[in-house]
Amino acid sequence: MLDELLVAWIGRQRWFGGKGRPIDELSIDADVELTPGLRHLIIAVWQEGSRERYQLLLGERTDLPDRLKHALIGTIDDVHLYDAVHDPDRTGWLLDGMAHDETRSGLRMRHVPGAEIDASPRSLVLGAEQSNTSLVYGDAYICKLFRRLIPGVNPELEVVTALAARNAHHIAQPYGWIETDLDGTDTTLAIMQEYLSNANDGWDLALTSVRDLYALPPDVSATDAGGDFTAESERLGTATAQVHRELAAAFPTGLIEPHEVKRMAEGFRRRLGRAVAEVPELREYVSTVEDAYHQVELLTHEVPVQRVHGDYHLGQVMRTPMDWVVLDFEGEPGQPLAERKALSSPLRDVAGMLRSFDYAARHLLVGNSRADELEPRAQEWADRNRAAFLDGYAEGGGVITRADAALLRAFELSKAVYEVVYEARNRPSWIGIPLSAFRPRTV
Ligand SMILES: Nc1ncnc2c1ncn2[C@@H]1O[C@H](COP(=O)(O)OP(=O)(O)O)[C@@H](O)[C@H]1O
Ligand SMILES: O=P(O)(O)O[C@H]1O[C@H](CO)[C@@H](O[C@H]2O[C@H](CO)[C@@H](O)[C@H](O)[C@H]2O)[C@H](O)[C@H]1O
Repeated sequence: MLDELLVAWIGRQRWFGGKGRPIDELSIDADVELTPGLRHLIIAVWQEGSRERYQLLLGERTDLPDRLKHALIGTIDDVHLYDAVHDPDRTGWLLDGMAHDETRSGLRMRHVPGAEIDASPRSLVLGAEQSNTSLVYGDAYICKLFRRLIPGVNPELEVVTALAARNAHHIAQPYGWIETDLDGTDTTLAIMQEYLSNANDGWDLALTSVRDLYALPPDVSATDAGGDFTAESERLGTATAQVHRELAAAFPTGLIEPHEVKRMAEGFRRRLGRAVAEVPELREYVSTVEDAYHQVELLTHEVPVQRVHGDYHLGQVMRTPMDWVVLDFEGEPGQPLAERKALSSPLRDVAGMLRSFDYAARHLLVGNSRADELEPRAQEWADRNRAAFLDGYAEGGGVITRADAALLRAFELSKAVYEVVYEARNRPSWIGIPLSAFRPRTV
C-alpha cells in the first residue's frame, strides 16, 4: 500500500532522477522508526532494468496542519504520511540524534569529535530542492540529505572532516553526519555543517559586478567600474591555493608519468566523443579541442596529483565577511564515486573556476538584444578576473609553470565539453556560453 503511494509521489519530486520513465517496481528496502511519528525509509526504484535507491524521512500524523499539506504522500488507516523534511517539529530529532550519537537499527547519527550541537534551532528546507535536500537550522547549521544514495563515504564528508581536523581555513566547519550500511559499505546519508548566514554566493557577487559593468557608458573603462570584482577574484585565487595545499597535506599525493598523462588525454577524448554524439553543435569545434588534447600527449614532464574539489565554480564558493569559503567537495555530479575521489591535478579546479568567470561574464548576454555590443565588455570582464584569479593563486603558493599551460587549457576545454552536455540537458538556452570557450582567447 505505502509502496503504491510512493510510486505516485516520487515521480513528482525534483530530486527524483528517473523522471519521464515509467517505474517498473518500487520496494522499501529499509524502514526504521527514528522516534514516534518519524520513520527513515530507503526505497529502491526499478526503471528499465536498473535500480536507484533514495532516502525519505516519513512523517506520520493523524491531523495534518495546513502548512504540511503540500508534503502529503498519502493516507493509510487515517494516518497521514508525508515528507517530514518539511516538518520542523520532527527534523529537530536529527540534531538530537547527531548530538547524542544515536543508533537506530543500523542507522548511525554521529557528531564530529569536539563539536557541540545545539538541538534547539528549527529547520527550514533551503530554496529549490535539486538533487539533494538541505535543511537550514536557525542560522546555525545546514544539513544536506542526499536523496539518491550511492554506496560509500561521501567525498564532502571525507574532505571537510579531514581539513577541519587540520584547522584549515576556507571550509564550512562540519558538525555531524548520518550513515548506514548499503551493500555492506559505510554510506553517508547526510552531512551537517556550519551555516554561513552572513555570506554571499560567488556567482551572485560576480553577476552583480558584471551587471554594473554592462550599465557603464562605453567610454568608461572596466578598471573604473564601481563593482569591479578583480580584488575578490584575486583573493579567491589565494584561498584556492591554500585549500589545495591543505588537501595535499591531508590526503595522499602522487606524480603521474608522461605515459599516464597520455592516458588522461585519452580520457578527455572519450568524453569529447560521447559529448559530440549527444550534442551535434560540438562537431565544428572537434579539431580545435583535439589539437589542445594532442598538446597534452606531447608533454614529457611528470604531473603532480592530489585530492581536488573536482567541480569548482563560482556557485561553490561563498564570501563571508572574513574570506572565501569553499563548499561541496563532491566532484562532478553523476560520475562514479571512485572517479570523484581519484587524485587529479589541481589545475583541474583552476580550470573550472576560469570557466566560471567566462560563464558569469556571458550569462547576461543570453537573450540580450545588446549582446553584440556587450560582447567585448564580457570578454574584458572575463579576462581581467581570470588573470586576477591566477595572480591570487600564485600569491597563495599555487604553482602553475609555463609547462602547465597545455594541461590547463586541456582541462578548461574538457570542462567546457562537460558544460555543453550539461546545458544541452538542463538549460539549452545557455549552450552558447560553453561553446564560446572553443574560440581563441587572450588569457
Ligand atoms: N555552509 C553553508 N552555508 C550557507 N549556505 C550554504 C552552505 N552550504 C550550501 N549553501 C547554499 O546552498 C547552495 C547549494 O549547496 P551545495 O552544497 O552546492 O548543494 P548541491 O550539491 O545540492 O548543489 C549553495 O549555493 C549555497 O547557496
Ligand atoms: O553545483 P553543481 O554541483 O550542481 O554543478 C552542476 O551545476 C552547475 C550549474 O548550477 C554547473 O555549473 C555551470 O554553470 C554555473 C552557473 O550556473 C557556472 O558558474 C559554472 O562555471 C558552470 O560549469 C556545473 O558544471 C554542474 O556540474
